Amino acid sequence: MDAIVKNFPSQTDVDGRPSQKEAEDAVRVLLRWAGDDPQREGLIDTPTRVVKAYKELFSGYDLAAEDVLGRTFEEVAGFDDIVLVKDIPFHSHCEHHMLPVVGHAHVAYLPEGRVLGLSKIARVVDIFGRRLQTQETMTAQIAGAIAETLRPRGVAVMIEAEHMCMAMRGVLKQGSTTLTTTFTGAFKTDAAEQARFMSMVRGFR
Ligand SMILES: Nc1nc2c(ncn2[C@@H]2O[C@H](COP(=O)(O)OP(=O)(O)OP(=O)(O)O)[C@@H](O)[C@H]2O)c(=O)[nH]1
Ligand SMILES: [Zn+2]
Repeated sequence: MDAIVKNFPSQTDVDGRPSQKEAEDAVRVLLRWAGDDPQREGLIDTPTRVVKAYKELFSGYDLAAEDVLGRTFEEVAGFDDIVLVKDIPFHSHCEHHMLPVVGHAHVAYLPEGRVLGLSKIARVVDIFGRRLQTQETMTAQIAGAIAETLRPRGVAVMIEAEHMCMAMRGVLKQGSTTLTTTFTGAFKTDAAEQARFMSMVRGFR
């Protein structure tokens, strides 16, 4: 439970989450509101499936990035240059419409003695992705979690994503991409390091 409180200062920790039955009832209300009959054969199991899917899609609320980032390695022969994991695919949901956000994250850091297991970087992207988000918040959260736990010389995060709330409804702009970046440490203060990150992300496609 500690892990949740650290990364998710939410009402649910205070008030307790609704039960599975309450969540399924809420889906039945939405089905009726949309104009369908939750009792018809094709929809009878849908509330259970939706709640199960939500459990998976929003599983990031029950995980703490610092638990994942705690495992580091020091034996890297003095390696202290950029480590970049790029094109990490992710799915999230925008906090305004609860519609999917689909994209890729590029995450780099400049080690200071210690390095992370590469898979842990992708795990952190998933932890923050599997919550209701804005792209800006998610970008800053990934950078902040790595900066605080690993204390490297710098962190750079770029996210490129398409927001279904802009594609499937509202302004209806399919295919538009939103880019966000967060830089800390040397990536923020040193234009050359920032440029190197950009060219590594863009350069070898
Ligand atoms: N900055 C930011 N905005 C987002 C993100 N995801 C969705 N939005 C925007 O959130 C805004 C919400 O605007 P509102 O006017 O309150 O809601 P709306 O009437 O549904 O807006 P429209 O999408 O323009 O129809 C919209 O402009 C969305 O495009 C995000 O990750 N970051
Ligand atoms: Zn939205």
